Amino acid sequence: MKLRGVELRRISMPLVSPFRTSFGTQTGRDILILKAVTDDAEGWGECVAMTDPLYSSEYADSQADVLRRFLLPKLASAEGRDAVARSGAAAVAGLLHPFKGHRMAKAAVEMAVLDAELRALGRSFGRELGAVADRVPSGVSVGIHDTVPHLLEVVEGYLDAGYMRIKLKIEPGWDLVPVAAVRERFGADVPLQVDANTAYTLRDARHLARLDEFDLLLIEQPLEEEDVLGHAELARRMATPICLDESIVSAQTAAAAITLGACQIINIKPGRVGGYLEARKIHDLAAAHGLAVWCGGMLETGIGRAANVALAALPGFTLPGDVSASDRFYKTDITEPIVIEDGHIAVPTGPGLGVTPIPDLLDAVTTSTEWIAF
Ligand SMILES: CC(=O)N[C@@H](Cc1ccc2ccccc2c1)C(=O)O
Ligand SMILES: [Mg+2]
Repeated sequence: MKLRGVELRRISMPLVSPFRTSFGTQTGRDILILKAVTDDAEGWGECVAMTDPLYSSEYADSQADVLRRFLLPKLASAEGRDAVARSGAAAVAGLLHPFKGHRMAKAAVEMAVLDAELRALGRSFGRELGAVADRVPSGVSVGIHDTVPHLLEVVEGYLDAGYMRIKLKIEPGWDLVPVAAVRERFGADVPLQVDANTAYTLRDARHLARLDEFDLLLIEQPLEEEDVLGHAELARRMATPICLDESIVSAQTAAAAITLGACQIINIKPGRVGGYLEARKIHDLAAAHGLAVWCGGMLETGIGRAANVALAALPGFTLPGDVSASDRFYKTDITEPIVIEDGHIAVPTGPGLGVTPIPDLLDAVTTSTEWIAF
């Protein structure tokens, strides 16, 4: 496969409603979209970095910069062109390994190269990754709200839309009360979990253990990203399974966290771990240890969303993911909208991602484009 160049495009999309988490409130999404142009096909990649480094150290401008100055020139080099010609997307992670971190940028470019390669082969992401289902159950992530009644209204709307699992964002001062209210209103059978996005410390262990009475599926990333030992200690002090998100940045860190007892479940996000191929490795590792995994979300457009749905169809993804329909976050997506039907989302079957940006819709949200020729 001969890479001719990559287009870097920034798009700006308003959210249908403010999305508040323990690290801030988002009202819009500023997204870096990549288009890899090869002799045989074009491939699309989505960088999940936020505008500000509040979820991880990456932020959109930093990922555009590291792509422009380091990652793309490496792929454009004689070594890079030769390796990609020989091995396609499988060569990308190894070529980029010398550059530390910036996994969201690496994930985006590997995804674009993989999409081009698969479109040329007429093979879907699902088939390539090992999907075993043609639809996946969809969960939904619910932000922090200003009042409990408002939260309950929003949760009711998602349950009516058919979502199979509710995830509540929590932070100190907004945890036991909203969880109790949702249980009280919607009953004990609704699959329910919480996500703290690192907002607590081990000093909150006794308080967090009070969540055990609500029979939650899991508590996601209660402590800060690097506090692996803290999560292992917390796991010994509460019954609710610990799920890690921000802490798991590779198969290697997943192996360490599992062995240390820091997590019993993993939220897999391809952008966070450096790509869909690394994501599959983490899936395989977790399965070998008997751990359930599920697919997390980063408010992706239909491009990243389609790829995530394909990943979520792998056998070890036994818990509903934050895959959600396009309209959970966006009034208008840049692709055909991803929709929820009977609580599930269909795995795209077309070549590559199986979805393609609609030019007029993409142009309407584009704030800049830049062509990097190889
Ligand atoms: C669906 C969900 O809860 N995602 C992240 C948090 C998150 C929240 C807000 C975001 C805004 C812009 C980009 C990424 C974002 C990720 C999580 O699981 O921890
Ligand atoms: Mg999370």
